[in-house]
Amino acid sequence: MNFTKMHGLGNDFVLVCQVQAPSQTEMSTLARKMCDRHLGVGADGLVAVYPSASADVAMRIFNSDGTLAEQCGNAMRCVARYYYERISSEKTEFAIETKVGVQPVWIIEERGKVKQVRVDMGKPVLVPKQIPVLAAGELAVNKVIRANDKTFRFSAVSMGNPHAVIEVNEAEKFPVDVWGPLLESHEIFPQKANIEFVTYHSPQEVTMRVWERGVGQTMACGSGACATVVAGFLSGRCGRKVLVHLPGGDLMVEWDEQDQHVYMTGPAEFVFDGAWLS
Ligand SMILES: N[C@H](CCC[C@H](N)C(=O)O)C(=O)O
Repeated sequence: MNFTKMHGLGNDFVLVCQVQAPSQTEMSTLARKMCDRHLGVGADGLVAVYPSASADVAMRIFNSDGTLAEQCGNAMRCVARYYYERISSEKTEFAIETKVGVQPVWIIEERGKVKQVRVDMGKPVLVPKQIPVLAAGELAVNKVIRANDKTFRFSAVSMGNPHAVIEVNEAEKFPVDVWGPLLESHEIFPQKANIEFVTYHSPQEVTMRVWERGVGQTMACGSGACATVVAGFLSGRCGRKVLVHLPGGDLMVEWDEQDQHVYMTGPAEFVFDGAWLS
């Protein structure tokens, strides 16, 4: 089986192109095998790309632990570039069907080469029960969570997948590998959660590290960057258009006031093509 390795700011994926929607069981097993960084190709996730009845192309994202995720911003940009360069370059604006809906994407070229991809990540989900998070009130903003006798304040947002955004003093130095796994599986997150540790520098700039549900610490998280801006705006810590600094690079995120959609813009890179022999 042929595959293509791609990444979005170091959040890396194996893309497999299929003729129809994949079997979740098969893809879950394949994800664990192919994502293994010693016995497989090595990646944060496996992405199935296949024809769609409701959009130009469909994708499903499986974390490296085999779990199916609802949304993946960095993989969306990779699928968009893959579709544009390997399947059809007729349009620079098209749509990708994901588990949570049909999402428009825009290819941004400079001197005839794909430079960035813009993705409509949809409206954030803020109602605690729908995120889901066990929290009282209409919004899960500035809530308290305790782990190993340490208390954190967090805001929970879903971009289709659940996120908990935690403000810390120096995100660059925060021990993500210590607190990430404890918080990812905390009982107040019935479906677990992606955990973002953030430092807001100004209304237009934030630094973010992430412990991803079903993966671990990654170099970038697109949906997490979107959740970080939404949570920051709701808690008065940033504006609606924010440059998000991640270990793997920068994303521009905007929570549009008119349509309430979150737009994310960033790069997507091809790394290599391969043949899976296992
Ligand atoms: N681990 C995530 C899926 C990948 C999200 C991330 N890679 C992104 O770019 O949005 C989850 O289980 O919700």
